[in-house]
Parts: sequence; C-alpha cells; structure tokens
Amino acid sequence: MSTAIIGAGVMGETLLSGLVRAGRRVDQLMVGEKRSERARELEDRYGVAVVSNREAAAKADTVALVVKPQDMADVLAEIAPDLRAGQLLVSLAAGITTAFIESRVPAGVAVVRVMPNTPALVDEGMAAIAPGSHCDESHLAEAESLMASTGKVLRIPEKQMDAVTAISGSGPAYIFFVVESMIEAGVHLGLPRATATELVVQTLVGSATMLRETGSHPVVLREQVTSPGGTTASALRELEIHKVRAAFLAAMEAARNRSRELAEGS
Ligand SMILES: NC(=O)C1=CN([C@@H]2O[C@H](COP(=O)(O)OP(=O)(O)OC[C@H]3O[C@@H](n4cnc5c(N)ncnc54)[C@H](O)[C@@H]3O)[C@@H](O)[C@H]2O)C=CC1
Ligand SMILES: O=C(O)[C@@H]1CCC=N1
Repeated sequence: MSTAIIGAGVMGETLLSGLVRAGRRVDQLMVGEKRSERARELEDRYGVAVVSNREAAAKADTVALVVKPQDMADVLAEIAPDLRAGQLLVSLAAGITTAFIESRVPAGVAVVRVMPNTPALVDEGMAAIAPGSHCDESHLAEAESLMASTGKVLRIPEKQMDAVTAISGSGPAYIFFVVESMIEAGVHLGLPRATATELVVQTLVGSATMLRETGSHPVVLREQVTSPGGTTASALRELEIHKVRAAFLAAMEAARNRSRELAEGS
C-alpha cells in the first residue's frame, strides 16, 4: 500500500519520519511539497521521492493532507481530478471537516479526519481519528495504522474534533509554556539555568509517568505532594489566586473556537 504526504512541514515530516521508523518501505512513500528547498531536504534525509501533488494523488492508495487549513481548498481543487472512488484521503488539518473535503473530491473517496500532535516525533503522539461519510472499517483501520506508527490513536465522533484539537493537538505547546515558566522561575530563585532545566524536565517526565502508570486521578497525586502547611500548599494557593485554572479553561475555549473558525476558511 503506497502512501503520499502532501505538505511536508513540521507535521508532515513528523508523520513521514514515523512511517519510516515504523518500517514502511521508502519506495512505498512519496511526498508533495510546494517549497523546493524543503523538498530537497526531505529527499536527502529520508531518500523519499518528492513528486507533484497530482502525481501523488494519482499514484498513492492513501493520501495524507498536511497543509495548513487555509491551503486546503486550493490543494483539493488541484488534486481532485486525480482522485478516485475507494482511495483514502486522510486530513491532519485543524478545523477542516470531512464534509468540506467530501464536497470537493469525487464521490466514493473515503475521508478520515485526524488530529495528531508533535510528540509523535518521539513515538509518544496522541492522535484522534474520525470517519467521514464514505468510510468503511478498512479505511478507518488504515488511518489508525498510519497514526499508530507514532503513538496512541483514539477513535472519536467528528463533533468532538475541535475540543480534541484544543487539548491534545495544541496541548504540547501549553506544556512547553509551563516548563519554560518554571525554568525561568528557577533562574529567578538563583539556580543555574542548566540545573533548573534538568530539574523541571525530569519532574515533568516523572509526573507524566506517574499519571500513566498509576492511573490515579491527578487530584490524588497532587494531594500526595501537598504536606499540610508546607511549601506546595503555599505555591498552589498562588496558582489559584492568579487564576491559572480559569486561564486554562479560557485558553482551551479559545483554541476550540479558533478550530471552528478555521473550518470557515478564516
Ligand atoms: N504543528 C502541529 O503541532 C500540528 C499541526 N497540525 C496540522 O498540520 C497541518 C500542517 O501544519 P504544520 O506542519 O505545523 O505547518 P507547516 O507550515 O510547517 O507545514 C505546511 C507545509 O505545507 C506546504 N504546502 C503549502 N501549500 C502546499 C501545496 N499547495 N502543495 C504542497 N505543499 C504545500 C508548505 O510549504 C509547508 O511545508 C495544519 O493543517 C495543522 O492544522 C495538526 C496537529 C498538530
Ligand atoms: O496551531 C495549530 O493550528 C495546529 C493545530 C493543532 C496544533 N497546531
């Protein structure tokens, strides 16, 4: 089964590298990429064939669309003449609905909408997938196997996709923001930057591993750290006073709303 990736920026390369690591034959992969210097970089790095979008659409069994949401209509208009019924089109773009895609491609092309995230680069990705209206189990299973090469995959109804985008799609950026803030705070407290960085990163990895391995609720894990009248209680009080919880709610609502707007092409 050959797979084409159209749009090989950050997320397109993340998918490509994951497929290569998972053992997909490079001669069964191809890339369509607008920027020629970027195309050459990928040819050099992975030995993958870079072809025109139309050739990719005509030759591949599965076509992954990894261009920006704002570029999706143009790419679909370009490749629609080369697509055929039974082919699988997987869109990784935020906001873009399966209905948007289905209305621009030949009838019978199966469409799956995916929301991946960048930890896929280290095979710890979280991808959610939702079927379009001409999708059967084999199409969904193929999309699942594509994304499973870089991490976990969850099947969801498409109506949850904007909320999922706000959580796991954009989520790594929130975590990196928290990490950056904690490192800066460590430097303010007088620690060398390298020390602060090592402390914060390992604290993050350890806490994430505890969440995954114990399956305990985060409130339980937080309470275990919070000694009565101690340091953690003092810190958490400040986080509440500064409305960090409310800020997360507002931030994720903004991301969800932006995902909805992207569907309208803005
Ligand atoms: N970066 C991330 O963490 C995530 C990104 N996504 C989605 O992935 C998609 C791509 O995002 P990024 O990789 O971050 O953006 P990017 O800007 O790094 O990559 C987009 C690539 O598409 C190429 N491109 C644009 N028009 C093209 C055309 N007509 N034909 C061929 N290639 C074309 C660009 O040259 C660029 O290399 C977006 O739709 C985004 O919503 C989804 C989840 C996470
Ligand atoms: O920021 C964005 O629009 C994309 C979608 C989710 C993560 N990055």
